[in-house]
Amino acid sequence: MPVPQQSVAMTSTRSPAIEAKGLVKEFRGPEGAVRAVDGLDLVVWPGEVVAFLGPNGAGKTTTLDLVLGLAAPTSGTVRVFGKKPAGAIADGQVAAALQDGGFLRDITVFETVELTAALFGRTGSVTPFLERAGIAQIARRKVGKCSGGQQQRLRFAMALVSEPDLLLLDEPTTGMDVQGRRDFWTAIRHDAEAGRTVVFATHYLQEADSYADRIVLVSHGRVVADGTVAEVKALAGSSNLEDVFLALTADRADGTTTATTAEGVNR
Ligand SMILES: Nc1ncnc2c1ncn2[C@@H]1O[C@H](COP(=O)(O)OP(=O)(O)OP(=O)(O)O)[C@@H](O)[C@H]1O
Repeated sequence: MPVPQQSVAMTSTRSPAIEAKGLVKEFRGPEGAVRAVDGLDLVVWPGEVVAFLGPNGAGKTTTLDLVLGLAAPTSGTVRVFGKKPAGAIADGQVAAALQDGGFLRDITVFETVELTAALFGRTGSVTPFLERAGIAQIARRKVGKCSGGQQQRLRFAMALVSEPDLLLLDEPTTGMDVQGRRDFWTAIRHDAEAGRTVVFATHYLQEADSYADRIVLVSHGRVVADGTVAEVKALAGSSNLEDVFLALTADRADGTTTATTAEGVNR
């Protein structure tokens, strides 16, 4: 679910959109402590479109949760436009479309987006947001009757409604068909050109290759490569992002990953 907020205008700021320093998040469970995020450093500047990549369990979702203030760090700090996450959210600068965002299944697509707009204090028609997300034609359909890809588009529309400065997207195109993905990325690039910052976690490397200004590759809760697509490819000496991904996230016998010492591209 997008994070409730008040402001609808994009604001400009000199602060980084995201600044994480030494971010650590540990979970305690029956198998002992799990260090999901392990000293992560990251700076994202306004207007960047950043792909957040990494194997299953690398810590991508946990990091996004920390940026949104949905979880508190065990140690380290995270600032969003120079503020604590809760402050940036209260100021209406952040929205998110998360994997596990719940829906009210018995109301329509249109009502869902209208309800979201009302939560954000927005007035006016929500139809443009439905159109941008490619779901205007199913506006009267009950959410519970929507396919997985249609629900993904609905999550996107709900995040767009608040006109955030920073949009965080966790695997946003999972389940979308080819046209849906293309529409989605057209909308994202359009927003980025208008100054919006977008950070998206994905397993679709082709999308990172085609649409991201920058790739941040994480493994075991740490950034193992950070740079433009070309820089990250050069680091692993391959033009194939899948090969690069596998090379940079391969586990070594000492439990680290291949690129942890590759300072050349790590920012
Ligand atoms: N609430 C929790 N309690 C215990 N462990 C957790 C919790 N949330 C996440 N983890 C663990 O933290 C690690 C990182 O999980 P996270 O969901 O951030 O990874 P991810 O990179 O988003 O993975 P995926 O690509 O599979 O979505 C995993 O080992 C996961 O099992």
